[in-house]
Amino acid sequence: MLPEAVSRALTAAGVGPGARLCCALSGGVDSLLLLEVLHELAPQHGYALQAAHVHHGLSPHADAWAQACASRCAQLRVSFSLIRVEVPRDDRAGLEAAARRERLAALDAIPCDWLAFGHHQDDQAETLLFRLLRGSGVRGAAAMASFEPPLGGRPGRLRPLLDCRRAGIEAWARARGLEWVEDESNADVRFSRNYLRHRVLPLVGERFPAAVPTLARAARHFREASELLDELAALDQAACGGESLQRRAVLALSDARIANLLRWQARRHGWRAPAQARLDEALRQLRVVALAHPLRVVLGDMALCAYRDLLWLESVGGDYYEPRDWCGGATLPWGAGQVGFTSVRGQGIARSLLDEAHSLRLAGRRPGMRLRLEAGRPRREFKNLCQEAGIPAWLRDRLPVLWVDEAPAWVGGIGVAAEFACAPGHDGLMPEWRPARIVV
Ligand SMILES: Nc1ncnc2c1ncn2[C@@H]1O[C@H](COP(=O)(O)OP(=O)(O)OP(=O)(O)O)[C@@H](O)[C@H]1O
Repeated sequence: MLPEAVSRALTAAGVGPGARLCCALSGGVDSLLLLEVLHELAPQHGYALQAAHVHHGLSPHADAWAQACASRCAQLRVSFSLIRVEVPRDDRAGLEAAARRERLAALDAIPCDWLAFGHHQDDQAETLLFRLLRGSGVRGAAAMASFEPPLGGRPGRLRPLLDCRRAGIEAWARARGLEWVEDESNADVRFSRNYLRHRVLPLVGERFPAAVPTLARAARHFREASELLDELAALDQAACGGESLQRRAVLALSDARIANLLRWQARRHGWRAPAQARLDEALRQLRVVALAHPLRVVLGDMALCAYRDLLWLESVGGDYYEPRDWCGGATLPWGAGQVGFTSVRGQGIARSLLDEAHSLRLAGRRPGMRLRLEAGRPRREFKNLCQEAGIPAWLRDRLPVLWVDEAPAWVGGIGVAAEFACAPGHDGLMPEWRPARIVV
């Protein structure tokens, strides 16, 4: 029974008393029926229900859809929001994808804990088939999750009808006398999704009557496999030394595991997954160059970088290397990474000199910067020091420098200036540059 299925889905997601739940209403039968059931189940589960419709202004029927949503909410006394969005007509992603993107962004901004969508099992089967036909990997083949917990301030997503068939939803809606609006574009078989829905799946269903639930089951298997791959990536990252990876440890992994780890890291950074061919090429280069050789391979939005014993991903746009005052904290952000500061004895920068200084600032190099690494030796040009240290040109502008009263005391990847060096037995501070840091 449909309400029981929805109730089970809510319980599985952990939607409890006091939760703020917003039903994303398109005006179509799925989400209007979902609203009915959620409204019915609210006293039992104890959540506060609201609903929202996004008006894209694209269809001549857009006002009718908004009206259908508003009036049903008024009848049920469910609080309703109408959100208008501007969809750029010439978006590179295409009109449909741009509309979905704007819609989701608008819905994500609603102050609530959960957004509930009307996706059902037939949508799931179509999604899986569509993605497989586009060569998707395991992650894409996992299709839609029945719920995605709230993440980083964004509401969670619920799809309580994901185990229900479209026909069952329509029959239920008819039996209840519900009125809904048909989206005329859903019948247009020029769109691939509609082609699968109206032509392919009915044909497949003639020979395989359980095709839709079976495909949905396959999607669940893929989801499980994809979760295992994520777990493997997390384990591999930990075993390779954390977010900035130890190059030697990474190279001991198989190509498939490195690719899995890098894709997982890219996703956590919020970058698009790199194309397979580019990733293959990057891994090939990583394996052929000598272990200490610097490397930077661009992979779409990001670059795979290796320098000395570290390996990391960074955004190609270039992270913003903002100068910052150091006030004694354990870390300071630096581009996509950070600089850590550890108290030591007899090494690093002399603590007494830092305590006396008026200004301590982490910033980039300055033109004409010179550094003396050994006492009694002349100051050397930054470029020469970099060449000697094997620091490639692409990395030089990003090296963090700790400026003590306008003098360079430490340069990431190079070392501590002799005049700031800590004497044996004295308190010192050891800065450490960690090139990549993932903010989830
Ligand atoms: N204009 C809208 N305003 C609010 N919610 C919407 C709107 N359009 C769709 N939804 C929500 O999204 C669900 C899925 O609708 P639809 O399949 O049209 O969207 P989609 O995001 O294109 O889906 P898919 O990801 O399957 O392509 C609906 O049941 C509804 O909950």
